[in-house]
Order: sequence, then structure tokens, then C-alpha cells
Amino acid sequence: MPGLVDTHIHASQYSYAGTALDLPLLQWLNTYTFPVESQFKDLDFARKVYKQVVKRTLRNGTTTACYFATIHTDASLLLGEIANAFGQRSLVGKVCMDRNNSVKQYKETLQESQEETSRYVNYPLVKPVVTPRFAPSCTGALLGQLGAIAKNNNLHIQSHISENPEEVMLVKELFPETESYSDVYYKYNLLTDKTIMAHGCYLSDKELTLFRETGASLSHCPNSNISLCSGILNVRNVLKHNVKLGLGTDVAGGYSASLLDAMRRAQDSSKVLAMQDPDLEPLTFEEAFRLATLGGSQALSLDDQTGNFEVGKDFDALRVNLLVPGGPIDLIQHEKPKVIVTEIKNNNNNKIINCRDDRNIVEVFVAGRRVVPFTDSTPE
Ligand SMILES: Nc1nc2[nH]cnc2c(=O)[nH]1
Ligand SMILES: [Zn+2]
Repeated sequence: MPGLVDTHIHASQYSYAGTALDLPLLQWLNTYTFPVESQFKDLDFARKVYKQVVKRTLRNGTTTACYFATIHTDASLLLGEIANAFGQRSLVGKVCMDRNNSVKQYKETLQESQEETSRYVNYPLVKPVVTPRFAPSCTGALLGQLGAIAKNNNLHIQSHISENPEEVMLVKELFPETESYSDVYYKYNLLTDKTIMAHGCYLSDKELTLFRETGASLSHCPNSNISLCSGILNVRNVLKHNVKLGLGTDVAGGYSASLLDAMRRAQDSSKVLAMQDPDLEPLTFEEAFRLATLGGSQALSLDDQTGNFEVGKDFDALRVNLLVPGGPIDLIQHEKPKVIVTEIKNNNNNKIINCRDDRNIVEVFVAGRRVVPFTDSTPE
């Protein structure tokens, strides 16, 4: 089957994934996230965590990952180097933030943020992404400069938007002259056809229309949205507005680094909304599968290279063995399946989403190179 695309993951938060989910977003950032991220000044610590997250996501079939690092440029460059060495297709973002009232040492000046963002490297599979953390962490001046850097260098852009009600209110207070949260990013040239924004749970129809018109996309991160009690994205409405959409794990707001988990949570979340509104059609497993593959590649504007097995694209693929010895699946009264799954079409294939885990992913290929299982030539 095609490789999986994680459109939103914080590599720097991997060390505490699975813990610290007892506070809502803004308090969670101040209490857990900023203190941990500030430790990435230490390159030895950064190397340890970044190697682990690249290996763990690859083993889970993530052939493309769109990463947030931290404000530290050297550590962010190291993440790019590690992803490149392990052969994972990725976008790597040095986080930019010149506002932080709670953990005062974890921020930059406007000038530092601008200069450091220009220190990026391009590998064939690893690209830079301009990364304002989110509007509350950035002054308007910084957002404007980052919009200009992205425009002048034709770079990808990533950030967060409308994840939690308190955050939306804070943005209104901080940017009173703007019409909406989306309008803040739009005004600073940060909504482009190479932009991906995480969450968007509280976007209005008008804002979704702005996304469609600018070509900006959304990353749906259902595990995080539930774990931090942020909200539930109405995926059906996003699709109805023809906004490009992918799935994200949003580690460590989301506790799982697996896109299989994201597919399941996307369906669960959609079913919860459908229970409350009988007119709403829940997401099918075919749709969840598509969001985790082709949808993600479109959302990252990488669908000319990856996302499915169309002729001309790179070979990003997983070899899945449903019956791997010691694995999690029992197939009863079925022939041993031997298929190339380009899209999910029948209920037997749905076991691939609902019952599988990384034990079933026996080989992973990125751009034709086998990257899992790890070999002697894989970096330590
Ligand atoms: N989930 C999540 N939302 C954010 N909004 C701003 N920063 C973050 C972050 O690190 N995680
Ligand atoms: Zn995030």
C-alpha cells in the first residue's frame, strides 16, 4: 500500500508523548511544552529524541512527515540531517516565536527569528518549512517577515489555527483589527497554496472558503483534539468546502505517533458528530485511508511526488503482512490476502486500519529505497 503521510507532528515533543494530557491547550503549552522544548538548546538531547522519533514514525509506516522542531536552529538542522540519513521524506520547521509571557527564556527577538529562519538547508527528500508557532506566540511584525521570507523563497508554511475556544478568543484580543483568526494569517501572506494549518476545529464557513481560495490546507489531528479536549473538526464540512485535508498525529498533544491511530480517531470523531446530527454522514474507512495517503500529500503540496502509485511518482510504499507471526490479527475463513492496496475497497481490507499495528508493516520504502527494517548501514 502507499506510504502514510503525517501532516503535523512535533518531533520535539516525542519524549513526553503519552503523558501530560490533563490540561487544556494554553495551560498545557505553558506547563509542559515550553519547558521541554527549551531543552533542545542541548544538541545531545536533541539528537537522542530526534533519532527516536524518526525511527518510530518510519516503523509505523510514515514515509512523509511534516515536523515542528523548536526555536533552536542548530537542533532543527540536526532533525533534517537525521531524517535525511534515515531516508524519511520530510518537511522540517524551525519554530518561530517572539512572544512568550509564561516561559520567558523560550522565545526569540524579532531579528533572531527572522535571521535564523533564513538558515535552512534543502536535501532531495527533506525541505524547510516556515513555522510561526501560532498567532498568539508571534507579533504582527514577525508574522509579516515570515510571510515575506516564504514568498521570496517559495517555501512551505505551517502553523496552528482555531484549535481551542480560549485560543480563538486570545487571537481576537491580540489582533483586534482583523476579521477572523484566518484573516490574521491571510493579512501577513501566510495563507498560500503551500500552507498547512493544524486543527481548524472552530473555523467558520467563510474562513473555509478563504482556505479554498488561497489553496491553503488543513491537518486534522483527532487524537490531539480529543486528548486536550480541544474540539472536534467537522471533516465532512471541510471536504464540502473543497479544502485540502490530511491527517496529523500532533505528537504530543496526540499521544500516538501512528497514522493508523489517526485514521481510527478520525472515523471515531466523525461518528461522534454524526450521532449528534443525523444529517451528517460519518467518514468512511475509504475516506480515512485516503486522508492518510493521497490527501496528506495534497495538503503538503507533495502530491507530484508521493501519495499513491500513480506512474511518475516516487515509490513510497509499505509491505503489509496481515498474518505476520505473532501479529495482532486473526483471519478466519479467508484466503491469505495478497494484494496491492491502492485504495481500500472492501471490508476485509478494513482490517488494515482497524486491527493492524506496526508489527504488520514488514517493509517500508521511500523513493524506492528500503528504509525499514533498519540495517547495519542505518545510522546508529
Ligand atoms: N497541539 C498544539 N497546539 C499548539 N498551538 C501552538 N503550539 C502548539 C503545540 O505545540 N501543540
Ligand atoms: Zn501541533
